[in-house]
Amino acid sequence: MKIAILPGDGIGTEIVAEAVKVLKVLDLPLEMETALVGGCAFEAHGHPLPESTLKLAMASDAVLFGAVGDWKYDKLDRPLRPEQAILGLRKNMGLFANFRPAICYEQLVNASSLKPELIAGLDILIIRELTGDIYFGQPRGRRIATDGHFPGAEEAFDTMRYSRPEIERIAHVAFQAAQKRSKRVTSVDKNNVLETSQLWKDVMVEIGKQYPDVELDHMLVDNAAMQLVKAPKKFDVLVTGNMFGDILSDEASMLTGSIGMLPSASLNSRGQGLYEPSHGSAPDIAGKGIANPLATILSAAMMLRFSLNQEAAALRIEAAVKKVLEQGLRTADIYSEGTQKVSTLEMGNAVVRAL
Ligand SMILES: NC(=O)C1=CN([C@@H]2O[C@H](COP(=O)(O)OP(=O)(O)OC[C@H]3O[C@@H](n4cnc5c(N)ncnc54)[C@H](O)[C@@H]3O)[C@@H](O)[C@H]2O)C=CC1
Ligand SMILES: CC(C)CC(=O)C(=O)O
Ligand SMILES: [Mg+2]
Repeated sequence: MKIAILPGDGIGTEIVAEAVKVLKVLDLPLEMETALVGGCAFEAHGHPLPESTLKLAMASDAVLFGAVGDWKYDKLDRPLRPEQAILGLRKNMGLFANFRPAICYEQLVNASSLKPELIAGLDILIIRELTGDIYFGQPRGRRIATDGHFPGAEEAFDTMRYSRPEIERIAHVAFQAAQKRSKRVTSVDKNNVLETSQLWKDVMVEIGKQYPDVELDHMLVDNAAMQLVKAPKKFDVLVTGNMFGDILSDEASMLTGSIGMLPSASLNSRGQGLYEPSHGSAPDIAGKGIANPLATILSAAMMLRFSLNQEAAALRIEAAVKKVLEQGLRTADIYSEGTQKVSTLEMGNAVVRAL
């Protein structure tokens, strides 16, 4: 089983190191090869996603990814910015289905900024379409406006775009995921304003007819943002487009206690996957040894489950994470009074010991 290890920038290197440590003690025939991606790849090779890194990722059974980006690259031309590396990997590998499970571990109920009764027992699955929408739609750019409110002024534009087959395939993913859970899907869009969202909703309804055992409801994205903090447990599977899913999943991360707890799996139609925490490279805490590695460790568990067919090993990692939380060990982001604050490295070591 060949795994491409792409730590990236900022806390990416720190958290991936802990996940690799965890994978190594599992006693599985894993062949791991590391490569540069993001800002560090730009520094070394002049491109955030070097040909060799993309080749390695494409030839692997799975990719374990940290995060890319740093404010210092914000002035680079867009194609050279670190974030293009993760977008390029998603596009080139066809990783259209992004699973972001938001689970509130019992021990972290008090770590969230929300009231304990709102989040205790929370287990929702956000399914985000990952290769379409405004992040990839063409045309985009800057120009001088010839119409609109300010003709003659500089303007910028992006294109929000979804095709029927793109929506159909993510709909099937969502309904099939719901069949394995509580058989409820909430499709989130903005059909009261956007054409893409109207097509999204129409296709969800059509595909839903093929899954009569699954209950489908719809919610506008602004309301969904509100309901996620008002009554998050009313959701089970939430399916939405690329940009809405990006935003709502960061919001949902706080239901679990911290963004450092939210893993993700991005899958293509061949079962190949890229696994990464839902957060970014956190330049504000990079190099301090305080980042929470659990989202990345839990992403490694998802990798074993979804791409490498190692359910038992995935369950072992998830149980080990639960155990270290039971032991009262916390990185700074999930610390609360009466628990023991540990570093990134100590948290990784504790998971290894628990295994
Ligand atoms: N997939 C990727 O590689 C992603 C990259 N980014 C990039 O990351 C950079 C920083 O973006 P931000 O908006 O600050 O988002 P971010 O997710 O990196 O950080 C947001 C906040 O959460 C905290 N945080 C994030 N992960 C944490 C962890 N594991 N443990 C403890 N605290 C954690 C950070 O310290 C920060 O205060 C940007 O360059 C952005 O483009 C952002 C999101 C995803
Ligand atoms: C570069 C961004 C699209 C990454 C991000 O924010 C995400 O995937 O959550
Ligand atoms: Mg995001």
